[in-house]
Amino acid sequence: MRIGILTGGGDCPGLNAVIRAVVRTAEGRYGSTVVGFRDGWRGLLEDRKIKLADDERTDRILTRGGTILGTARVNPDKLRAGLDQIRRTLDDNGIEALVPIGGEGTLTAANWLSEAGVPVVGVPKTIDNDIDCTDVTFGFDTALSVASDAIDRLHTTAESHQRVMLVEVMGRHAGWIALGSGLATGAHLTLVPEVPFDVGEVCDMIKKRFQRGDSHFICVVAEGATPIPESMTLREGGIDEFGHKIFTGVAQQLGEEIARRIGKETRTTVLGHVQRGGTPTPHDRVLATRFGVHAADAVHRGDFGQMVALHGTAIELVSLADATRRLKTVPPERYAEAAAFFG
Ligand SMILES: Nc1ncnc2c1ncn2[C@@H]1O[C@H](COP(=O)(O)OP(=O)(O)OP(=O)(O)O)[C@@H](O)[C@H]1O
Ligand SMILES: O=P(O)(O)OC[C@H]1O[C@](O)(CO)[C@@H](O)[C@@H]1O
Ligand SMILES: [Mg+2]
Repeated sequence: MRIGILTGGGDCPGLNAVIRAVVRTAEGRYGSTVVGFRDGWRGLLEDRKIKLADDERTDRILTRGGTILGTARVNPDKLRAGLDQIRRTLDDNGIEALVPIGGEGTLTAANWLSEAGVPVVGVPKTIDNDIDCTDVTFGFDTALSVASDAIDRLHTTAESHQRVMLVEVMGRHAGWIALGSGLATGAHLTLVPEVPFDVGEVCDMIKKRFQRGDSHFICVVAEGATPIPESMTLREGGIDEFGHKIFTGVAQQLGEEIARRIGKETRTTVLGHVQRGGTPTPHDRVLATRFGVHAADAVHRGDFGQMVALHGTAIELVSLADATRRLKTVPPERYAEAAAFFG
């Protein structure tokens, strides 16, 4: 059979490992052919593709970050308006099944296509780890490791200067990277999108720590964290053409507010896309590879409308409809564990 594959949304370490595993399993185990569509859904709308083969070139992408197919965002309304074009591209290329690899947006689109009758098996990716119905997504371990390494380094310089350091990590709707890297590095406070913060309480915590004679304060801030409305107002950034909120730098603004209120010297580091770039950790290579093998197997069994997911140590299938119903955010009990180390 001929299988189409694409990567959508932000890139993520491990995407190439999935592509390699799908190609190798489909070709080696079933004698199938895999066609890669370029730049996410845009490649399907514009019929831009490359034929992938189980050769040395594909074999060597296992450790490479990013995606050899390219990725892009397309306004959801434009994508939905292009259903006929997508069907034409699939027909013209003889594609009998599609494997979209992406975050909640890409998988929502995959579910919509599946409901429209396109045979689809989804693969969840995201450094944010916010996709429901899977224990974890690949990319998260790499991002956690990059963020933790950076925060370890900030501890020593903050200590030397007795400074308050704020580190902004990714996490638009969910604070998994912040929570994990805060715990892993012994941060003195972690702020996540799920729990609005009170600037007064943050300032009191910092003051108490320095009054006790401690030398520095590290605060990990997820990019999507917000203050409770009565405590501080963040600058508005509006919405981008794809419907995503444009952030204006919560850590920098909080740092300025702390300096103004309690006169402590603050410095802010925004880790940004460095968390998403580069080679995936061994953990992410293994998970991405296993997802790819199971996605190819599911396609050949005809298990469509499903997404591969990690449950414990097993890779299983869950329906795309279930997986995209809600985001997996940090539950209060997990935040409470981290809070034991605040202050
Ligand atoms: N509700 C929707 N209906 C149809 N298509 C959608 C929908 N939401 C998203 N998409 C499509 O999926 C693409 C990718 O979504 P999005 O930009 O949210 O990235 P993602 O896959 O969620 O990855 P990331 O983790 O980087 O956000 C969008 O650009 C759009 O084309
Ligand atoms: O800058 P971009 O590519 O639009 O994406 C940024 C977003 O993508 C993510 O990394 C998820 O992939 C978010 O954490 C972040 O807000
Ligand atoms: Mg998204």
